[in-house]
This record gives sequence, structure tokens and C-alpha cells, in this order.
Amino acid sequence: MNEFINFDEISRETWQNLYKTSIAPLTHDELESIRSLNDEISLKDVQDVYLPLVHLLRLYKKNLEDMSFSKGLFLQKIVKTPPLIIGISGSVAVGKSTTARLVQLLLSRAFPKLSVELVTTDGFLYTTDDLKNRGILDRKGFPESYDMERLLAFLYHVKNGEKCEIPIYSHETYDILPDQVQTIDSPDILIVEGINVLQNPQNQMLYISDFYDFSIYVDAEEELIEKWYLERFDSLLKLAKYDTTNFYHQFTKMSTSKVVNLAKETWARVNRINLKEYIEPTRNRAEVILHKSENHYVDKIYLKKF
Ligand SMILES: Nc1ncnc2c1ncn2[C@@H]1O[C@H](COP(=O)(O)OP(=O)(O)OP(=O)(O)O)[C@@H](O)[C@H]1O
Ligand SMILES: CC(C)(CO)[C@@H](O)C(=O)NCCC(=O)O
Repeated sequence: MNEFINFDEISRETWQNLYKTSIAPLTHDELESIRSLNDEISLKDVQDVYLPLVHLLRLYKKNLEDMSFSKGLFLQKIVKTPPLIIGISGSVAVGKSTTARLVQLLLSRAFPKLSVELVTTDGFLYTTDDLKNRGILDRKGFPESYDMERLLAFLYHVKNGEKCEIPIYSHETYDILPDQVQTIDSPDILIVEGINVLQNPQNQMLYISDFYDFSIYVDAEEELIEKWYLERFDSLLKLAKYDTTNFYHQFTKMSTSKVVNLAKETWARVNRINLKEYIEPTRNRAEVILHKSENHYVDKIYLKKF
């Protein structure tokens, strides 16, 4: 069966015209803040792809509010609208965090009075020491390397309007930062980004999928993702050159060909296998699939039919 049987495939040309009339163009300051996010982002993509996406998110938000209101009428009590939780998934290095930060910025603009928070599931990875003790240091990113119970509990507390503290992962130290936390204090919208967002742990009482009101899978051909992974590896190395505390510093002393081989091997042995075995199989759980081609250009969008 076609994997996308349950989706409408929408060309970029069709998508960009869907809600054009109702969206105000971005101001100079807004464009500048997007550029400072990542100066490679195509502003045309923002206008053509991400603004209609944010418009669609408005509909899901309205739906959540209407449902809470109707539930309140039924129960004859005030039911507070829970925060809207958006999941963003896809391969390592496909551009999830860049997409997530962009969506955060555009949602903050669409809803200036609301708080829009962003977390990454990387914070729920076990520490390097824990991974070593479990004998799974070479399985970082695979399902067993995350404390999924803790992620599930976190989503439950956020939906319940409670203040939470979660760990922070650093790509620079390649580990959870000791003694640092990110505080999430009852946001109106929470974006959760990570390779495992659409994976399905369940404890005895809770299903993780119940907590997401909307989800996005960022997709691209494997060869392109590998290329972006190798480029990002190179950027991390440049950042690490003079910083002895950085995990990547050790590789800055190696010859270029050795480093390229190491990065290629890590892609092939770890991230590619994870993509094929555990990440890509969750793709059709998303509400929207953003398909990217060369230079992160979004060429197709898939929207779930029902
Ligand atoms: N829209 C975009 N335009 C241009 N470059 C991009 C875009 N999105 C991502 N990139 C680049 O692609 C690389 C990977 O992006 P990013 O760090 O967002 O990926 P990720 O999926 O969050 O990765 P990870 O899971 O490892 O954290 C980075 O070098 C980033 O600068
Ligand atoms: C932290 C994750 C798992 C996800 O962001 C990834 O970036 C990672 O570190 N993977 C392990 C293999 C590698 O070093 O690329």
C-alpha cells in the first residue's frame, strides 16, 4: 500500500496560494530576526511555506479552544484550554531545530500575547555516564537511549498547566549539562522537537500521542541528509577549534580526510540506521510532512486527510 495513502500531496505552488490573502507580509525586523536565526534560510520559503503552515496551526489552536469550551458547557464548569503541543520530527540533521525555531518565531508573531516555548527531546537523553553504564554509548539517539517515561511525564505536566524543569543537552559537550535546567512555566503553545517525537512509548496509563495536537515530519532524501550532517559536523568542528572543553576539539587535530571518514562512518553506523529503523517508520503518523530538496528548499507538502 502507498505509504502516503492517507495524505493529500500538495505542490509548493498550490500550498503557497492557499492562504496568501489573509497573511500580512513580514516586517523588516521580523525578517532580520529570521536571518539571525540562520542566515541560510530562504525568506521565500518563509513566505511561501511557513506562513501558510502557521495559518493552518491557527485552525488547530481554534479547534482546541472550541473543544475546551464545549466540554465546559457539557460538564457545566469552566474548562481551561490546555496548551497546544506541536511535535516536530525527522532525521538527525534534517533541520528539525531550525524549523522549530522558525515556527516558534512565526507563532509568537501570530499570537503576540501568548507564550510559545520550545524544547528538544535531546534533553531526555541519558547522560554519557548512564549510557556507558547501560552499555549503549554507541546507541545514542536510538529509542533505548532516551528516558521516555520522563518525557511522557513532562508532557503530561505541561498539558496540566504545571511548571516543569527539564535537563539540557549540549552538542558542544556531547552530554547533558550538569546543574542546568530549562524551566517551562505553563506556556500557551509548546513546540517539542526531536527524532523520537512520533515514537510510541506508553506507560500503564498514558499514551504519548495523546499529548500532541499537531505534528510535523521534516523529510528529505537520505543522500541530502547525509550531506547536511557532514556540513554540520564541519561547522561544529570549526566552533571547537580553540575550545578545549568542546567534545569536537579532539577531532580538530586530525587530518581532514580522517575527520571526513569519521563523520561518514558515524552517519552510516549510527544515524542512518536509526533513520531507517526507527525514525522514518514514524513519518506517516505526522499531520504534515514537509519534503525538502537541495538547499533545504521545500518542494512538496503532505497534509493528512483524516
Ligand atoms: N531551512 C534551512 N535553510 C538552510 N539551512 C538549514 C535549514 N534548516 C537546517 N539547515 C542547516 O542544516 C543543518 C542541520 O540543521 P538542524 O541543526 O536544524 O538539524 P536537526 O534536525 O535539528 O539536527 P539534530 O537532530 O542533530 O539536532 C544545520 O547545519 C543547519 O544550519
Ligand atoms: C543528539 C542526537 C541523538 C540527536 O540530536 C544526535 O545529534 C547524535 O548525537 N547522534 C549520535 C551520533 C552522532 O554523533 O552523530
